[in-house]
Amino acid sequence: MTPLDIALVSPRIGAEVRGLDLATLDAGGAAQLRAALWHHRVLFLRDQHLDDASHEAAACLLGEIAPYALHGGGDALLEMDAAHGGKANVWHTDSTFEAEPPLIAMLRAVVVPAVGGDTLWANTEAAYRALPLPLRGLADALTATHSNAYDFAGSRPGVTRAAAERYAERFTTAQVFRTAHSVARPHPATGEPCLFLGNFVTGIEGWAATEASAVLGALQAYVVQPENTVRWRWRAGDVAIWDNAATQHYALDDYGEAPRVMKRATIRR
Ligand SMILES: O=C(O)CCC(=O)C(=O)O
Ligand SMILES: [Fe+2]
Repeated sequence: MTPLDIALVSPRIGAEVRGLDLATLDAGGAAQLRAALWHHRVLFLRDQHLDDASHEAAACLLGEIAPYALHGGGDALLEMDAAHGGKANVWHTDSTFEAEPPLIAMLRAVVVPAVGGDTLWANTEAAYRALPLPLRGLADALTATHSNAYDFAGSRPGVTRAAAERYAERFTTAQVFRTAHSVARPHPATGEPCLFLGNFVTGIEGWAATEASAVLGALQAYVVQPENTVRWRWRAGDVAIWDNAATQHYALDDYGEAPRVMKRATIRR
């Protein structure tokens, strides 16, 4: 099998895979992508122009599809439409409120603004390794609580109440999850400890809210250090595949009312 043609996008996280057509992906190619993912944490593929069927088929080859938990287990693909509150401009790991959060996500750009609307990813495994030893010991000892009762839209400035309510309804009414995960969580595929935090964290087990928020903020600062991130300038048709166990991401909201539509498949394991 020919090796993947991979070019780093930034030194610590992110690589572009060239010359691969996801519409004709096979099991061997999917295994190569998974292996590359545990190294680079997010892979970018230009000009794929998948439709829903080919997106879902490629995701199925990467692993076991996880229908979005908050949609009652229906659709394999989640649409994120900026016009309907689908703006994820907070640092988060997807669905950490689930007992087994998805391991991989595969996002395709359907409509993107002419300028703006980039997405950032941060390497939470590198962030763990960068912690000074005393902080690492603290992370090793802590368990964080996660819940979807906290919604994206409601927490952002400049979002109309109606848009926030629409989004909150979609996001929280299906079921409220409350889950606890180790702050230093072993990666399900590689075993490496990763800082497992993000916007769905509601606190630290056994700690008061104010103390928890100070410590969580100190740990999160290592995650989002600029050197620890990569930024992708989308073109319609691009696909990003990320290791959801070892990354956080943030979709920039800097494009006003311009349309932006993304679709995501999530893979449980
Ligand atoms: O819109 C984006 O770029 C990312 C949205 C997001 O958070 C996701 O698809 O999980
Ligand atoms: Fe996300």
